[in-house]
Amino acid sequence: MGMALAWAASPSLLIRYTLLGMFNAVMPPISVYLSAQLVNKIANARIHATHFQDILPLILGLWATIIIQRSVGAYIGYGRNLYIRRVELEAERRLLAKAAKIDMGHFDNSDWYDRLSRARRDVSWRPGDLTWSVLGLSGNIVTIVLMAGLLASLHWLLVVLALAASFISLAIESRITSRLYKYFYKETPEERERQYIGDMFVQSRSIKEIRAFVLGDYLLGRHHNISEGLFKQRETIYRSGARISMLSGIVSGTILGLAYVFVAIRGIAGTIDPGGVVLVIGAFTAVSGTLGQITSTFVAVDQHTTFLDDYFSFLAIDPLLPVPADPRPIPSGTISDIVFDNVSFSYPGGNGPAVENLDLHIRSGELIALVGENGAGKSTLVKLLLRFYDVEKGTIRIGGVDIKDMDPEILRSRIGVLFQDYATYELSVKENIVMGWPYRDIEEERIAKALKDSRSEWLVKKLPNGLESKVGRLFEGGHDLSGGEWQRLALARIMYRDADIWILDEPTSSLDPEAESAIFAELKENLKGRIGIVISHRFSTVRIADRIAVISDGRVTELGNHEELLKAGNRYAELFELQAAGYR
Ligand SMILES: Nc1ncnc2c1ncn2[C@@H]1O[C@H](COP(=O)(O)OP(=O)(O)OP(=O)(O)O)[C@@H](O)[C@H]1O
Repeated sequence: MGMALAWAASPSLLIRYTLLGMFNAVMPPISVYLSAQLVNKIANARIHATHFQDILPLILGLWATIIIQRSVGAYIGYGRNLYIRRVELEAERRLLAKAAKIDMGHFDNSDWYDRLSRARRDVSWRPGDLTWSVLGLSGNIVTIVLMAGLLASLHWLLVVLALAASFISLAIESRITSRLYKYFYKETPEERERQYIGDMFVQSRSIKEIRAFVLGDYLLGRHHNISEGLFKQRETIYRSGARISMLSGIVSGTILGLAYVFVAIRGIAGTIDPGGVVLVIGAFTAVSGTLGQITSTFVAVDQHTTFLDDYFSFLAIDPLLPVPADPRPIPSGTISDIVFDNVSFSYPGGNGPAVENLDLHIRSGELIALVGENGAGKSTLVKLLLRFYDVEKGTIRIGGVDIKDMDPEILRSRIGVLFQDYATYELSVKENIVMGWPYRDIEEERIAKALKDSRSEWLVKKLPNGLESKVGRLFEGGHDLSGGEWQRLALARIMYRDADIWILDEPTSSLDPEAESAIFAELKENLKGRIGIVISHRFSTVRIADRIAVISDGRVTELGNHEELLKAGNRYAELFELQAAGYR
C-alpha cells in the first residue's frame, strides 16, 4: 500500500533514484577491494622493486570511485529530497481530499477522529521518512552482497560474524522502537486534551474568558498535571530504551572484537596477507554499517506501520450513507416543496431520538421559521435536510424526490446554509463571499448584489482595501472583524450562492435589531420562489415569517402564521408574550 503511494507520487523519479542508488552502492566494495590491492603492492615493494607507475592505476581507480560515489551521492540526495517531498505532498493531498468528503457521522466517532488526527499530524513527515529509508534498501543490499562476497573469499566465518553482529542488534533495537511507538499511540487522548487546553491560552475565542473568569491558574494546573503524567511515562520508556541500546552496543561491539581477533591471528600466522587484513577490516565495518542502515529501515517500517494503518484505513473508510448508483436529479427551477414525512432520527451515541415522528410540509416560495427550546431538534432538521445523516424512519422529499435517491453533493449545491457556528475564513473579503460558490468565474456584479442583499456594503467601504482587504488576524495585514461583521460576510456568502433553498440557523444572533429586521424583510423579498428556512429564538424576527413551526422534543407541536399561533394561545403565544413583556 505504502509503495503504491510512493509509485503514484512520481514513478519516473522512483525508478531513477533507485537505479542510481544501486549503481552507487557498488562503489564502496570496489574501493575496499582496490585499497587491499594497494596495500599488497606497497608491502610487496619491500621484496620486489616496484615503480610508482605500477600502482598509479590503483590510485586512479580509488580516486575515481571516491569521486563517483561522492558526486552521484550528492545528486541522489538532491533528487531524493525532492521526490520525498512529492510523496509527502501526495499523501497529504489524498488525506485532505478524503477528509473533505467523508460523511459527517464519522466525526461523531471518537475512534475515527483519533485516527484522523494522528494521520493528519504525521502525514507531513512519516510517508517521506518511510520512503527515504525504503529507497536506500536496494543499494544497501547490493553493498552487503558484494562486501559479504569479499569477506567470503577470505573465510566464511567472517561473513557469519558480520551478519550475527547486525542481526542481534536488529532484534534488540526493534523492541525499543516498537515500545516507543506503542506509547505514543496510546497517549493520544491525553495528549489531545493537553494540546486542547494549551490552545485555549492562545485562541481568541477563549482568551477573553480565561481573563474574565481568572481561569489561568486553574487551566495551567490541569495542563501541568497531564504533562507531568505523560512525562513520567515517557521517562520510563526512554530509560528502558537506553538500557536496551547499551546492551545492543555491547553485544555487537564484542562480535566485532572477535572478528579483529580472528584477523589478527591469521595475519600474524601469515595466512592472510596485509591486503587481506585491510579488506577484512574495511568490509566488516561496511557490512555492519550497511546492515545497521537496513536495520533502521526495518525499524522505520515497523515504526510507521501504525501510521500507515491509520492512514490507509482512513482513506478506505466506507461512506456511512449509501450513495445511489443512479441518482435522481432534483427538479430544476424553483423547488415545489420540502416534505418531512414521519421522520425519526437519533445521533449515533446520543441519548434518545433528536427527532421523532416529525411531519412538516414546507411550501414553495415560503419563509418558514423554526422555533423551540434549546436541544429541541431544530438544527438536526437542517443536518438531515443536507443529508449529513440518514433518517432512521420516514422520508425527506424535495420536489417529490426522496433525498436518499439524490447525489448528496448535487443536493447540497442547491442549498445555501448559514450555520450557527458558521466558518470565518481568514482570507480576503472577496474570497469570503466567493466561497459561496467558487466554481464559476468571479462576477463583480454578483458580489455587489450579495453585499447589498446581506446589507454589508458599508463593511466593505469601511475596510482600507475594499473587497481585497484581508480579514482576521492570522495573516499579516488582516483586519479583525466584530462578531456581527463576520456574520454579515457569512450571510453575503449565502446570498452569492445561487441556491434554491436558503437556511439560516440563528442568522441574526450577532446583529443589531435594526439590521436584523432589515435583513429579514429583505430576505423575504429576495426569496422569489426560493424556500427560506430560518431558525431563531427572537420572536420579533420570527413573526415576519410566512409560517412558524414550533419544535418541541423532536416534533412539530404548532404550525401556522404569527396571528394564528397567537390566537391558538399555546406555547408559542406564551413564549411570545414572555419576550414581548420584556420590551414593554
Ligand atoms: N453530534 C451529536 N451527537 C449526539 N447528540 C447530538 C449531536 N448533535 C446534537 N445532539 C443532540 O440532539 C438534540 C437536538 O439538538 P439540536 O442541535 O437539533 O437542537 P436545537 O433545537 O438546534 O437547539 P439550539 O436551540 O440549542 O440550537 C439535543 O439533545 C442534542 O444534545
